[in-house]
Amino acid sequence: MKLVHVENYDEMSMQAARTVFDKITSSERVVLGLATGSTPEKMYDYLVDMLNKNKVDLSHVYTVNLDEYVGLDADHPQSYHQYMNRIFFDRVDIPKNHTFLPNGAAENLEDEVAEYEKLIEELGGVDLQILGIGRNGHIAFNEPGTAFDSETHVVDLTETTVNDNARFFDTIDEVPKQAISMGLSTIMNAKSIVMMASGEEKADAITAMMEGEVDESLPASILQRHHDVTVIADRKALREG
Ligand SMILES: O=P(O)(O)OC[C@H]1O[C@](O)(CO)[C@@H](O)[C@@H]1O
Repeated sequence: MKLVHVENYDEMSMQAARTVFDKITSSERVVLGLATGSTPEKMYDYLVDMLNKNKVDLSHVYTVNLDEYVGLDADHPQSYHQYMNRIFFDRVDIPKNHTFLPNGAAENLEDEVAEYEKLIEELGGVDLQILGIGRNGHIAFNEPGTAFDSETHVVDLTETTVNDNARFFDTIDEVPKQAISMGLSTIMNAKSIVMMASGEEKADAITAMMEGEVDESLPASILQRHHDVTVIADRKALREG
């Protein structure tokens, strides 16, 4: 794993945006794997600015998101569909039919996860995957104990994750208890991966991911087996004071 040390959240966001921008502008066709959560918010702001200022044509860009809550339809304000529209898709000119997220409101979830996995394959796989990390070492919604060979699947969220996500909902009862998530093998199939981490609450997970054993109890540790992972982490996430 390549580690890029940055000062703070702002610098992490700028560096990650620059990496995505470079990938978009140097490719004839590109499939981006996109993440939600608090971590990438400012990265999207920088990326939107860079793309718009440089009037970059985005007709060659395709996106697939990591996950979506089960039970929220695409226009629910807390759905990841809406997050992505608000933070990224509505602000740039990626063709709407090039952007994909799992359908958390699908009637048949088993069909939905299989179709999502197939869609990624049909797009030719992810060229650059953006990731954040949960305090318990989860990536996407792959909680501790998820099989390393998992494909896109339905996940029961842990109490930690439900509590972490409660800040986005009015009451804890409204927080979905399940999600559809790309699996760990789906993520590992990406050609390159950029992981972002900011803040001391991520420090234990980042240390274990980079230095600990590769074990299903810490899903992100699988990234040690990927040949092209860049971790962009700030001083607090690296416990550098
Ligand atoms: O970036 P945050 O909000 O700290 O979340 C960390 C991780 O948790 C998730 O939001 C899922 O709970 C991931 O998508 C994200 O990478």
